Amino acid sequence: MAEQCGPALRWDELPEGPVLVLLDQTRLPAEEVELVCTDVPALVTAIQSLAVRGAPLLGIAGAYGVALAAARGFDVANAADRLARARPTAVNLAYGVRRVEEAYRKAFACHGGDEDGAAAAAALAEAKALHREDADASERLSEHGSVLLEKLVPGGSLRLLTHCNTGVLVSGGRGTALGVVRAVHRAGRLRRLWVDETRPLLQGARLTAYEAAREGMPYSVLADNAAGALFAGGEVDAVLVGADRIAADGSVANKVGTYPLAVLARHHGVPFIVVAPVTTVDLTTETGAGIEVEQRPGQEVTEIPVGVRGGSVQAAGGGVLVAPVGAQAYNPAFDVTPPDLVTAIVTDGGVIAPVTAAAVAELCSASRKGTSRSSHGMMPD
Ligand SMILES: CSC[C@@H](O)[C@@H](O)C(=O)COP(=O)(O)O
Repeated sequence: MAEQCGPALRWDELPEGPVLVLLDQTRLPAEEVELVCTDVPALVTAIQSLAVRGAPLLGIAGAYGVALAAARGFDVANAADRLARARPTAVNLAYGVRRVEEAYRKAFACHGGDEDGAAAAAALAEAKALHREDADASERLSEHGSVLLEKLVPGGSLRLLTHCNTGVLVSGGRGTALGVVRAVHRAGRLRRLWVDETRPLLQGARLTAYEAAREGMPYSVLADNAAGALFAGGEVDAVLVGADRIAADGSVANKVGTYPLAVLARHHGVPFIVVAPVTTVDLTTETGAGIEVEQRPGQEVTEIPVGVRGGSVQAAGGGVLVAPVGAQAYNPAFDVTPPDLVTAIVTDGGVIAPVTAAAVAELCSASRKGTSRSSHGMMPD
């Protein structure tokens, strides 16, 4: 069983009541500062400001948020609705929230209320279970992903390109795409990790580089628009990214800037691999067109988000203006990559390749029955 608590978030029982403690990701890499949430509005603000972020971690945070509301005697249904709506694209957020809300409701009905705190305890137990499951899932992602890479790019050391941040900062365990990179590195096969800076909020430059440095990986940060030159120079062996929502047809919503990488990878004949737990697959959304893409404040684009502390991110409106006053901006947080550009989707239940609606459905159904790793062309043995 993987270690339950990564550095990104923990539940704490203080004398004055339970709290959810977050590592404030807006302050990294300049400072490691903890943010203590005692109520749901504080957690919603942390989610929307990206103090806590990344699909799996949003699910865990949402789950604990419902448990926090229950433990502190707030209106659980209202808290769950506010949390589930805090960010629309990452499906894990609503998944974690609704799962714990359901556990609370069942226990509440069973005990005829929550006088004895049994429903709140059930909510917390469910949140902890989800946290553990994510850690375990991330172990399997790392295993399946590194075996797949060995098949796709056999022998020698690898130059891997990644976008956004998908490591221990977004997970109960090792993370998704960056967890695979870490496994490759620990196996002595990582020649270089190319880290897209990931404008506008610099999750790559600030967070992935922070994790890569701590792991002793050979890495270089690049401006997002330098990726084309890297591919043209033959410097990329594979692209590894995470996902915020995968539709039933295999379309992948991930941090904006992912889709252009998939196009580049296809043009240059480089594998484009998505790494995500099965919980990120949303079979109720049929195609990529049905995925709601979060639109964020324009100031995140018209301002350089590097604050006076250096390396940290200010809330929108707190950075250095780099466009004319009043400039309009286009700032989608995510884009959607169509399935035909994705070489493989690595999940904790096995690998989907080629990516088709039938293969996605088959893997999800096998995962639910606990019989995955059975049928696709590139499944690890
Ligand atoms: C395992 S993380 C996968 C995605 O959540 C990640 O790539 C991403 O897009 C995160 O976006 P963010 O806006 O920083 O929450």
